[in-house]
Amino acid sequence: MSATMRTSSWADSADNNAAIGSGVSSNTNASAVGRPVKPAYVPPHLRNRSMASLAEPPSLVTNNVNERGPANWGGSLNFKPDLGAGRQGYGSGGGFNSRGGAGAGRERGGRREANPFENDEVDESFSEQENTGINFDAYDDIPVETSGENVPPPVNTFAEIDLGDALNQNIQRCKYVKPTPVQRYAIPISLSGRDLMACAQTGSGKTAAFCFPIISGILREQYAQRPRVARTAYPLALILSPTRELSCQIHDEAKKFSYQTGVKVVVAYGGAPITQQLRELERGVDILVATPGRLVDLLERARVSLQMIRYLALDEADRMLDMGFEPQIRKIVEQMDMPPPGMRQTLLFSATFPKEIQRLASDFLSSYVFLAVGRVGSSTDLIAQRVEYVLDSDKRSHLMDLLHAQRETGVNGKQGLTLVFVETKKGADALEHCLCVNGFPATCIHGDRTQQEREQALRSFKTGNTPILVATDVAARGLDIPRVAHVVNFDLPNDIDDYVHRIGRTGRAGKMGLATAFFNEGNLSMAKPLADLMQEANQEVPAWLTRYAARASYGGGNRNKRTGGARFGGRDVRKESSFNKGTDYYGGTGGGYGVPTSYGGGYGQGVTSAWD
Ligand SMILES: Nc1ncnc2c1ncn2[C@@H]1O[C@H](COP(=O)(O)OP(=O)(O)OP(=O)(O)O)[C@@H](O)[C@H]1O
Repeated sequence: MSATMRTSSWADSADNNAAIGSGVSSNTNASAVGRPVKPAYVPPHLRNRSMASLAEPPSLVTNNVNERGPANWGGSLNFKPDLGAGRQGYGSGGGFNSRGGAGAGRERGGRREANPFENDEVDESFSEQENTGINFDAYDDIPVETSGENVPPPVNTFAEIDLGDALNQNIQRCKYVKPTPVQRYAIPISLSGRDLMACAQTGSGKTAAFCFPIISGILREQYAQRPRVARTAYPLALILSPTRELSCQIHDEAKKFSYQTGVKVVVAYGGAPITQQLRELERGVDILVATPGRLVDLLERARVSLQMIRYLALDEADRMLDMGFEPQIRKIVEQMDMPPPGMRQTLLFSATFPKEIQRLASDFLSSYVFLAVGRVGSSTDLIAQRVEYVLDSDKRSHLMDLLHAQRETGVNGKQGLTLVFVETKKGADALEHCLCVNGFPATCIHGDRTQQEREQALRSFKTGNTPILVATDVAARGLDIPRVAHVVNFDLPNDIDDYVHRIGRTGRAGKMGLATAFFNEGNLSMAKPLADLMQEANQEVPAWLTRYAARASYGGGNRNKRTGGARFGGRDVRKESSFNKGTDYYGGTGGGYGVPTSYGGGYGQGVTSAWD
């Protein structure tokens, strides 16, 4: 019996409230002017009139930063290294530890724990899009595949999982009514102690999917007294992410989920003063959220030890294991004092997982479950994708035409936020400047800006003070900004996975979004993967793009080449006969990519597949 699960898509039936029409034709020559000097941009309806009426960009405002209180760890007891097969089933171990003795809401020294829900922004004009507005009834239709030994079954509600009262209360405070598809599967798998490699579409709730089991596990388990070495912190869980902003976001989320549980979450990332982070670590830490560079620094200074790590989560795991980060990750995971696979639980999450990265990742895992929710590496159907042929020389005026049209279609005088991706840091600065002088309030984020500038830019964007953010790929992954209604790929990336993550900044948590890409001859290598991806997501592919796709060279070794090219962007690499020195992990059941195969057996058998 195949364990294929198919019901109606949460994407399909999500409300259509945020769909935006640019109302701009793809006429690439509109307002094109010769270099080197371009006249100031004039929106279509004001052309031939004075510029005096164009809006000034509003000034930036600074936001309050949440005060972070001291630690509340009064941890004790025995460390259980027997993860995996020998580990007790969840729910049978009984009871949650009460932690620290400081009492809910209090931290050591009697200080009240800051309420992380206090500053939750409620924007009336967008309230219908908030968490409660998500149509969860359609969730069941999403294709899901699990593979590995004895995969625990999914749940349908949070009530079916014993996460503990305190965590359940925080789930309610977050207004999460039902688990998202990735949470339905990933949480029971993680709670059973299994290692996990999970792929699920952007904006589908992966953060909670790895945070809930970690927090719940820390609350439930009894741990050995952590070593008392002056000025060295011994976290129980480590969550690594590739960017500073994403680490901060995960930290903020984890603080909400662990509010009044006594579980202490600390963040460490580069570009910010290390002294404050050291002070926080000295006050105690259960869950450390970090970027790799800053963590290596802390490890080398012996201010953090990984000896007690029980849970390791890599968010954006494929990015963390690609060429840029792999050496640092190997150092952290394999060359310091972290317990090896099998002695810790390892959770890898991303929306994309290229085969070669899956192979690397298997070094960090022990008898893991592979979980694919939705089409792996695909974009979600919630995002309306458009591609327009725009010459480089026309890109600025074309972008401003789009932005202008968007202004006209704002809801209650408010428009959604627009995120514009460019290739280079210089390009980001230049485009931001150009937009500002032309009356479009914009800010920018890239690696050459100071951390303070980056954080201020993000705040200003989130609050809508500057509703346009020009960004390099530093903002491509993970950032969850609810009101992003439009992502523009001003410069297309060279890798289709990067495109998937970039456009995934809109169309999140069941909301609709729009993504527009500017394509020209410089993007030939993207023609085929882009056309394939759009087709897969039921988007209209322009005839001219199909022609480019047919022409484009699409040779071997190209990361953009998606094996099989059919419905799913990738699957458990262990199913490939080349894995494990030519041994077919699943006994040669065949069924290549894109060919749905029933692997036989429901839960509890060697392989479960929820495909159809
Ligand atoms: N069960 C739930 N019910 C309602 N909203 C949820 C639920 N789980 C998560 N969310 C919300 O969905 C949004 C997206 O979640 P999250 O940032 O974890 O997505 P993600 O899958 O990690 O995306 P990405 O791949 O871009 O990193 C967040 O605003 C989060 O608060």
